[in-house]
This record gives sequence, structure tokens and C-alpha cells, in this order.
Amino acid sequence: MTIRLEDKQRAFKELSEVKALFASRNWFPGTSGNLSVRVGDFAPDAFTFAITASGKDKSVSTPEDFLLVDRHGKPVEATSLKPSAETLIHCEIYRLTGAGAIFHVHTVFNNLASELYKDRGHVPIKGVELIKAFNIWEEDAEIRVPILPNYADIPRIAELVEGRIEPRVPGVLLLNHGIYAWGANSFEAKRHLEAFEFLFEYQVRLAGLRGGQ
Ligand SMILES: CSCCC(=O)C(=O)COP(=O)(O)O
Ligand SMILES: [Zn+2]
Repeated sequence: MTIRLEDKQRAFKELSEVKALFASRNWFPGTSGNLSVRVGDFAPDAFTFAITASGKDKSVSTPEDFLLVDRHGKPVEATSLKPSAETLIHCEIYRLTGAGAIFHVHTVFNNLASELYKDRGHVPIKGVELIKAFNIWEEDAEIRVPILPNYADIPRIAELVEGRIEPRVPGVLLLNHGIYAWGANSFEAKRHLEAFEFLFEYQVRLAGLRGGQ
């Protein structure tokens, strides 16, 4: 698939803006987190996306922050940059959902929520207005955010994604690691991520006030 230069530049600019915003919220502690935006046409077996390079300080902006990869997570252009160590999880989410953007951050509240509800395998959230950010409008709606194990071997995690994605829930947690949130584009993925973070904080604080789960 040939990617137009202007599409690549637009994707890198979009990622750069989101990266700076999330860094200002301290959402990339210790070089954690990764961001991607799909570029060009999509078919489940043919797509390209721009993703953050691995191991960078994501609060700093440099000309070497992003690269383009294919559906297998391999660079599509000659580069010395390494794609995110978690690129295969992005590949699988794109393949399964056709999303336009995927944002992954480590926060204290998304880690605590995964720890608190790990035995259930999902974080239950019910009757909170911000569930509407996922375009779920029914009264007193309940969502379950899947929690996947945090294996050191990323392909082992990636192969679990297909069986765990909830059709109405644009996100998955990795246990004591972080959240992957996605959407049709950067705007939507950001809205979803912000809603998840609000809901995790709400759920963790509520559990604390109630003295348990
Ligand atoms: C230092 S955090 C461990 C790796 C990780 O979970 C992460 O999100 C960042 O990895 P990347 O290769 O994308 O920089
Ligand atoms: Zn991570």
C-alpha cells in the first residue's frame, strides 16, 4: 500500500499533538505508553499505521518520535527507529475493529482498577453519566471493561485480544499495566480514553469509600 506524504505528515502531527497533551497530564510516566493513528485505506489484511517509537521520553518532542508500520507491525520505510514494543497489540485491535486511532497509557487509577477487579476479569461500571461517551445512551447502562493478563511476551497478549473485546466497549485493560482505548479517529479515541480514566477513578474511589468492591 502506498502512503501519501501528506497523509503521513498529518498522522505524525496528530500524534505529536495528542502526545504533548497527554504528557502534560503525566500520562506517560517513565517512558510508558504508546499512541498510533491509522493512515490510508483499511482492510483487515492490509493496513498501515503511524506509531510512537519505542522507549522514548514521550514528554519530549523530537523529529524521531514516530514511524509507519504495516499490519504485522513491521516498518514500511527504511528507519533506525524501533516501533513500540507493544505494536502487535495495536495491530490486533486495528485488524479486529477497523479503528482509526489507538491510545495506550499507564495511570495509577487504570492500574488500581485492574488490580481491584482482576478476579472478575473485567471492571464493572454502572449508571454513570460518562458511559455516554461510548455512545451508549440507555438509562442506568452497565459496561464491563475487559482485563487481560500482563504477560511479558506481547504476542501472547495480542492473541487474547480477539476473545476479550466487548463490542460496545472501545478499550481493554492489561493487569497492573494500562489501558488501550480506541476510536474511529483521534478525536474519538481521546474521548474514550478520557471517559475510561474518569470511570476508573470513580470506581476505585467508590470501592474505597465502600470499604471493598
Ligand atoms: C517503561 S514502560 C514498559 C513498556 C510499556 O508498557 C509501554 O507502554 C512503553 O513501551 P514502548 O515500547 O511503546 O515505549
Ligand atoms: Zn504499556
